[in-house]
Amino acid sequence: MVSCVIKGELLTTKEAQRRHQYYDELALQGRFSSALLVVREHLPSGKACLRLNIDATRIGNIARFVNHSCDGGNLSTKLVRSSGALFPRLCFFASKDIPVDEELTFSYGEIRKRSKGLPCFCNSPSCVGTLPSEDT
Ligand SMILES: C[S@@+](CC[C@H](N)C(=O)[O-])C[C@H]1O[C@@H](n2cnc3c(N)ncnc32)[C@H](O)[C@@H]1O
Repeated sequence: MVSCVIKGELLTTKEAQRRHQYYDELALQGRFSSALLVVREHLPSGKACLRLNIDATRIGNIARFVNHSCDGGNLSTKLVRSSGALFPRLCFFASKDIPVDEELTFSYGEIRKRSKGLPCFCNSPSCVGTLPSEDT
């Protein structure tokens, strides 16, 4: 079973929005790969109750290299709480048996609000052509 904590800078939402815009501009110019993740936790009612903005673009760990796959990939994410910790940690777990040498991937999310999103190259049969993104 793969398990790995996603590490990065914890940002305010305002700073995450600023960086999102900046990273998108750089990405559209080509050859820039950001790793800014917005994690939302929802109540059973569907209402969002927690938002974490984790930016592993400049400071992070190996988890920042996991790419997106439109078919959901072979990893799932879970928020893990430890006693005494202020925030939960986002962890990867294997969602199936993963053969040696298979790329590790997960779904960055379902939201595709921008008409001109970045192109997706996941090559899965269910690929929709653009990476998940949103105006956060
Ligand atoms: C968390 S990083 C993943 C690691 C990144 N590929 C790298 O080499 O640094 C996220 C960035 O990788 C790229 N990326 C991830 N999955 C992709 C996909 N399926 N198609 C195209 N680009 C992808 C995008 O630039 C995205 O902003």
